[in-house]
Amino acid sequence: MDFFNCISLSKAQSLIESRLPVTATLIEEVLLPEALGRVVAVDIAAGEDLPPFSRSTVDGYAVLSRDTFGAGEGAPVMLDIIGEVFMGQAAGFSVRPGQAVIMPTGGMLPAGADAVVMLEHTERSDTETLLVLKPVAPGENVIAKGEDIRVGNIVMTSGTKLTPADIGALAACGIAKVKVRAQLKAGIISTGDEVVDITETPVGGQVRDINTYTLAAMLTEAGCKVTRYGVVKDKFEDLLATVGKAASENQLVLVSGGSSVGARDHTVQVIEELGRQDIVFHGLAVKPGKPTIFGMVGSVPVFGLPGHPVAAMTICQTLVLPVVYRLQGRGPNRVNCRIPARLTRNCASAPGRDDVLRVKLNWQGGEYLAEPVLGKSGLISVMTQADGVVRVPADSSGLYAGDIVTVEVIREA
Ligand SMILES: Nc1nc2c(c(=O)[nH]1)N[C@H]1C(S)=C(S)[C@@H](COP(=O)(O)OP(=O)(O)OC[C@H]3O[C@@H](n4cnc5c(N)ncnc54)[C@H](O)[C@@H]3O)O[C@H]1N2
Ligand code: MOO
Repeated sequence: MDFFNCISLSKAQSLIESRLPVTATLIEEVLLPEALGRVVAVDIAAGEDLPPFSRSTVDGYAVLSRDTFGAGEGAPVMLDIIGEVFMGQAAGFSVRPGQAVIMPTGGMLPAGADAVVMLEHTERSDTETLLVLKPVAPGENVIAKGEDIRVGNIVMTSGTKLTPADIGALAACGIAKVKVRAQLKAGIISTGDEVVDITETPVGGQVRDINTYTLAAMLTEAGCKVTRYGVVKDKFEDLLATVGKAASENQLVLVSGGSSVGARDHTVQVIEELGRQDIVFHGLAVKPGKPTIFGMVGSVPVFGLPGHPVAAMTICQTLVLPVVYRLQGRGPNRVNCRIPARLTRNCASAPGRDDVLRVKLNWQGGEYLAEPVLGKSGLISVMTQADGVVRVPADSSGLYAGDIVTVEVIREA
């Protein structure tokens, strides 16, 4: 007998999607230094070419490249030095055939010149005469006007979560304020008579609260504004009050523990009462994560995540983070990085159920080896050892040692 009416992962994903609000979070404007990790709310176009003028990438001499063709150590090309370009100033003259101009790195290329000869490829026969010892091609040692970013082009597309490089590109374009999505507010609740706060010393059958902290860290990393509601004991009225408060204060609520079918697993009843029977599913054909609950309290999605720390993190990554991305106006299928790796041992899997395996990656013999991290779903060390996960779809009966698998990387190197 099975206590759950388990549905497939893909069915769960489409049911969740069908219940989410259509619109993403509100738009707000933040100063550029505060925009790191925030999600761009509208496409941002460049108001000018970058760079706004052609500039030298080396110290040397601005020339007409065709003047230098055929130049060599034994046959230097002689050019007249007609002036010097200074940093941050426009060159007030043009370069004509047979002429050269002293250039600093980053200086504005004078009109007429199309390349810069590096200092070390020149000599001076006197103060006004340059000997070019090596030819330059058109455009050599020059960043052309607009080569970096063209005026009118989209510098940052809506939905981009800003990285340090993105912040640099916006700085270069003079964008001091950015329209971003308001941070998604997420509330996290742990339940269980045995679960105590991390500041307490567990006695008897007690354990410290892990899930509040792993889930809060995952959602914070994904850009949410997280409120921790602590540990609620296995008492229906207390859980009802806390979930009700969290749903009124947030746009997403996670409850860990109490999702199974023990006598005191109240999460389903709480969502039913607060959401007027709005349980969308209870039970997933996924390992780990079978007792997962999803329901709505008004317009707020509420997940009941399994208490085992590995299962809570796995379902957070598989089902909750896509909800976060979607409500932030980003695409749902964001994975840091997927890499091919060779599995080191057989991994059986029951057909009809998606399995999520944790693996450790080792670089060996020019390829990644994916070593399954074995261990029960209640062990947090299983997660700290894992570099990534491998998904075994429901129609597979398992994977064999030597198979090339796709690893979703979950840990930065
Ligand atoms: N008869 C059955 N029993 C169980 C089944 C089943 O199908 N039939 N499913 C198992 C699976 S799979 C999981 S996962 C767990 C999920 O149970 P709950 O979500 O109801 O969670 P609890 O019973 O409250 O706790 C399970 C386990 O996790 C520990 N826990 C809970 N919260 C935390 C926390 N915040 N930090 C650290 N550890 C936590 C808790 O102490 C338990 O050890 O049910 C199986 N049972
Ligand atoms: O969700 Mo449970 O962790 O499969 O044991």
